[in-house]
Amino acid sequence: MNILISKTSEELGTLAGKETADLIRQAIANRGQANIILGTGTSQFATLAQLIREDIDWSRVVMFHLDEYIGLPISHPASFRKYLQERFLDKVSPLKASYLINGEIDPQEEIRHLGDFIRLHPIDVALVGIGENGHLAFNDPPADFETEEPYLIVDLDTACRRQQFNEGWFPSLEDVPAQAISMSVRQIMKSRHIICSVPDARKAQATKDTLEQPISPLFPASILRSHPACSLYLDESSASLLTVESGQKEG
Ligand SMILES: N[C@@H]1[C@@H](O)[C@H](O)[C@@H](COP(=O)(O)O)O[C@@H]1O
Repeated sequence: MNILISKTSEELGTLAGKETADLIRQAIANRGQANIILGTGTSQFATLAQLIREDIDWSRVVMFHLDEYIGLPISHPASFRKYLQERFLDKVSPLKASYLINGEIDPQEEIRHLGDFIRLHPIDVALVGIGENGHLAFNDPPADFETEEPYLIVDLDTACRRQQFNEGWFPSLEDVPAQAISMSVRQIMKSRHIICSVPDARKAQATKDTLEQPISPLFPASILRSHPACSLYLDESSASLLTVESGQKEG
């Protein structure tokens, strides 16, 4: 794992977005196409803002979507489909294909349908974040590290739902959906490269757990340490609780 600590969340996003763009251009140069996974949330604001500024032939890019609430309409401010539509798809030229998760239809049907497509698309680069509770996508602890299914229907724990409420996406905790469709941990780990953006002091404990606790379903993002090509982008706030050793870990 390559750990990069920036001074600010803007700098973090600029660096993460640039590395992502380089990896996308490399995949297009090598194979004529890049398959990517995009995450959402506050953590991806600056990374996506940089990515949409990059010179990329988007007609050669296929996009998959990391996670979405079940039952939330696309018109809701917290909809991750709306987020990716407005912050990414509307800002770049048309992609070869984009597979947004629709949480408004039968979730079993939707995960089967999306699973069939992603199995045909080896992923070049995945953009992910880490939740305050250490989750990866919507795989709250204890996360399923074993299933081979690409997408799962998951229950959201209270810590996860409280984070979404505290971030201002919902008017009350009760309004945060109790279930979501999430890409599985194994599917994320199959990506050739993973770019993990984790800004903010709110993530300091989760960042410390990710790097310093044993790799275990209790700390879902800790599994990123076993990925052969994962870059973890931190800012000084999210890195503030790290021991010197873990903040400098490489490889
Ligand atoms: N489920 C999403 C993830 O895709 C995201 O990476 C993570 C971090 O959240 P945020 O970026 O809003 O802090 O949790 C969100 O709720």
